[in-house]
Amino acid sequence: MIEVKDIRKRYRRRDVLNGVSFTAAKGEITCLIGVNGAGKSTILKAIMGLTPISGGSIHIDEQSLRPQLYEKIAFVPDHLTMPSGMKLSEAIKFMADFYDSWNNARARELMQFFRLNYSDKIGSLSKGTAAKFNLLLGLGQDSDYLLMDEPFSGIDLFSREAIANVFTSDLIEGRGVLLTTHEIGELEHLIDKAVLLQDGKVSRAFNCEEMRYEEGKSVIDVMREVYRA
Ligand SMILES: Nc1ncnc2c1ncn2[C@@H]1O[C@H](COP(=O)(O)OP(=O)(O)OP(=O)(O)O)[C@@H](O)[C@H]1O
Repeated sequence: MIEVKDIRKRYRRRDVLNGVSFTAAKGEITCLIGVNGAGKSTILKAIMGLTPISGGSIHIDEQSLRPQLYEKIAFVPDHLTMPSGMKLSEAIKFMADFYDSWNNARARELMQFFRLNYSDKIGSLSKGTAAKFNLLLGLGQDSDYLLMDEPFSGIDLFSREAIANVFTSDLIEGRGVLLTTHEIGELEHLIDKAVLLQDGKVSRAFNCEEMRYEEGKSVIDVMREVYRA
């Protein structure tokens, strides 16, 4: 389980996170929801140790963050970070060389699943195709947890559907997924737990199915209550 407890983050005298606490369990898809600038990416970066936090703690499977733990977590940032002149085949080779946890068979499966071409260059990919390849670079790692920053941002309906299919496939099964979004869209029926951020804090965190059965509300209904209040 990823346990984020009371984390705080200050950027240039501005408090962005004011004591954020939530958990993301293995085998579940947890979605961090918040308007632009709410601090979603900052939380993912803090979990990945890419930005220091000003207070609070983060534990993965009850252990505090340290470099070895990152073999357990794959991070899919909101854009592809590979050089534009690299071919997809070269980027895959780079990942295989760099990560002990790289799973070539799964990468091949995903290349087919997303209908990607090994000989294409990173710089020539459309936004949606780049998003699929970015996801492949995360899913290609045999990690227990997968963190994804806005995997659907700016992507057309068909590419979004292809990416959404990954969430219901055995490519995800058993892993803990933590993703961010500012619009829930077709993610609504895929996620297990929603964590709504507001004013640097968690305003609501709930199991989506329980919310539907017990209060008859969808994630969007709760978002309306929180963000329109
Ligand atoms: N390196 C930085 N230096 C200064 N301020 C920053 C830095 N990174 C982020 N911020 C600020 O922190 C706040 C939270 O940013 P963050 O990117 O975490 O939000 P977000 O919820 O992911 O937003 P979006 O939905 O637009 O991606 C924003 O106001 C942003 O301007």
